[in-house]
Amino acid sequence: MCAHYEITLNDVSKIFGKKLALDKVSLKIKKGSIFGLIGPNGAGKSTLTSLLATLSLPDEGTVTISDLDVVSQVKQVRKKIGITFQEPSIFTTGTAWDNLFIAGKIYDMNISKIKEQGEYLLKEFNLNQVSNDLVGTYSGGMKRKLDIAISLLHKPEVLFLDEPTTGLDPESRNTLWQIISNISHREGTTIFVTTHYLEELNNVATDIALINNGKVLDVGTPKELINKLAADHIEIHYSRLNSSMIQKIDEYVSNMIEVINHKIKPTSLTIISSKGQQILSKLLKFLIRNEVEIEFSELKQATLNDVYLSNFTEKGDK
Ligand SMILES: Nc1ncnc2c1ncn2[C@@H]1O[C@H](COP(=O)(O)OP(=O)(O)OP(=O)(O)O)[C@@H](O)[C@H]1O
Repeated sequence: MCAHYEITLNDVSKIFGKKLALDKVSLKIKKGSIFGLIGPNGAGKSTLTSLLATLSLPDEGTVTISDLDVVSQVKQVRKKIGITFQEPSIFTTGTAWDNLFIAGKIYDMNISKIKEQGEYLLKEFNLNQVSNDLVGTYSGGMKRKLDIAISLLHKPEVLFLDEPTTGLDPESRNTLWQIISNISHREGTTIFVTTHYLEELNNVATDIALINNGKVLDVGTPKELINKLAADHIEIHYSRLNSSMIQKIDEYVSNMIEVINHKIKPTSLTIISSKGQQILSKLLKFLIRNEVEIEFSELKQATLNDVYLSNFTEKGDK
């Protein structure tokens, strides 16, 4: 138990018939963090999310949220969490306020608390101007915002978001993430999110876990995972070299410990390295010293997409 962590999982397993959907998963999720879970279809994301959200039980291991056991203290845990599923769970024949009042009653909140928190959230999610319009007239983005606002009505300590931006245009996705991270920072809400839009996580996530076949493969900040699990690509083109210069460059590059792989041709050099920027500047200096006429150089820095591709595609080279 530690005040620093909002969610802890110790050796958690979940079995469906013969399928081991979660295999001894251990994780610690910091209070106030935005924690992303990524992995391919069937990896175990929904299974893990539903255990945390108290919608199913672990077969082995323990899970705590805010130091409460999700199995033996389920009622207390439910007061501390909010959930937004991929499909909006709002009713469209009422207004935003109708939806908020119904949710408030379910959360056992009194009218003044519903009004106070409802006004705050409608403003945060830019829905205050349309709060008395029928939700059926809202765009997909507005419905999603309302759905998330409702999940935050009872001020949960943890918000679970399952693919929150699916089907939204890039601008709506950005706006939504901005609002969610503002609320998380201001209120200290821990956000647990699954998404297939990895670049969004790059901008907002504090930590990310990679999951596949029910096992957590790695956990770290987006930057840590990129540095550890993906590589930068460097491409340099120059005027045609003679064979002795090719050999000289080849030897120099072979001795650079940060280089994972390289390919040299008479007019170009490609390098794969975890430290692209560093390698590129060293190399350019070396080439200039050796009077190589450089035509152009390009550095493609690794992203979370590369982390995904190198860990979850068959050959890692797609
Ligand atoms: N109720 C169930 N009964 C049997 N098998 C299940 C059940 N729920 C999940 N599984 C299996 O457990 C594994 C993990 O499924 P899960 O839905 O957690 O994956 P996921 O990462 O959420 O996938 P997706 O990205 O497609 O939603 C899969 O092999 C799935 O077929």
